[in-house]
Amino acid sequence: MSPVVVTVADLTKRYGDVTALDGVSFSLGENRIYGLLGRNGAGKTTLMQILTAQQFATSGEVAVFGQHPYENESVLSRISFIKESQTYPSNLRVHHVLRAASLVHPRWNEELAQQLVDDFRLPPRRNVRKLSRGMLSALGIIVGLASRAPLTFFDEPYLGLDAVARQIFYDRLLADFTEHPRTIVLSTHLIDEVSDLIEHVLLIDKGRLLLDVEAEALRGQVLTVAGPVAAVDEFARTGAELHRALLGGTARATVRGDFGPADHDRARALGLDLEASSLQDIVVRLTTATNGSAPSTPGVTRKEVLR
Ligand SMILES: Nc1ncnc2c1ncn2[C@@H]1O[C@H](COP(=O)(O)OP(=O)(O)OP(=O)(O)O)[C@@H](O)[C@H]1O
Repeated sequence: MSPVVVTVADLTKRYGDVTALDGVSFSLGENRIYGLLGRNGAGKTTLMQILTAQQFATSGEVAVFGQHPYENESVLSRISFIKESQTYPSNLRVHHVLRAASLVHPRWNEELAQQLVDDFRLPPRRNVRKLSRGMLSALGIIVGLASRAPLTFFDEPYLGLDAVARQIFYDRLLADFTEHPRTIVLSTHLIDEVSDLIEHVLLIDKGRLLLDVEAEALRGQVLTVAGPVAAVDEFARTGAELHRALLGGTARATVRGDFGPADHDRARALGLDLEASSLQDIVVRLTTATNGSAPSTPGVTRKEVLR
């Protein structure tokens, strides 16, 4: 792995009797794009708040650039955190917000900021109170990208952003990341839209880390097979079945396993249609399989699903 930027060890956060994070451990490498995924209430925002010193952990250890982030200017000056519903003092105009951001982010790039203002068609002199919901999100995205912070968090930054603007965000993020690599953590529910951007997946469910895996490796690990029920049964025995749909005498199953080319050949020999599951499918299947109930196939334990 590239040099480590963030280390999280056995991190737990409780709000009263709600356990938002439950013994989470992982690390983030330098110059990579991470997808922080999970259902509503999974604990994603809480995790980002702790890493950016906006919340205290209940227990566990966090190191950002090798140090504790709390009241640590040398760490915090290297972080940009763009939240879902960013609020600004109501007397500010767009250009004031950008100016303020340029003062707190040492690597701020004004040229990029102005380019993005044009791309998103933001009126620089408009008061932030009078921006539309999508414009407000665009302003956050501009701050997040133009700050070029070595560690940048985007927490569901799209509220109200239309499809064109979201595509601009993805395109500009990738282009700027390529020229100026940094560590980016993107938390989003629009998984299909970002699946090509994400290099590494962190999936949280009910405060627990369910996946910490390279996106490419994950794609090969989860297959969807369709065909006669008996053939699907036979193939499914080689992995952990996450989901099954039945239609007449045929079945369609999502199976997780350590699959290689020989397994693909075997599926075809069984007369099965075979496709790699999308990242969104994988996330949906994994987080519904652990919904407190057993997965859809009898005999497949929760432990096997998590394997
Ligand atoms: N300040 C708080 N006080 C009490 N409970 C909280 C607080 N903040 C978060 N929680 C709870 O902690 C859990 C995790 O919330 P969190 O906001 O981290 O989830 P999330 O994964 O970001 O969700 P979403 O995708 O909906 O934004 C939820 O059950 C939430 O209700």
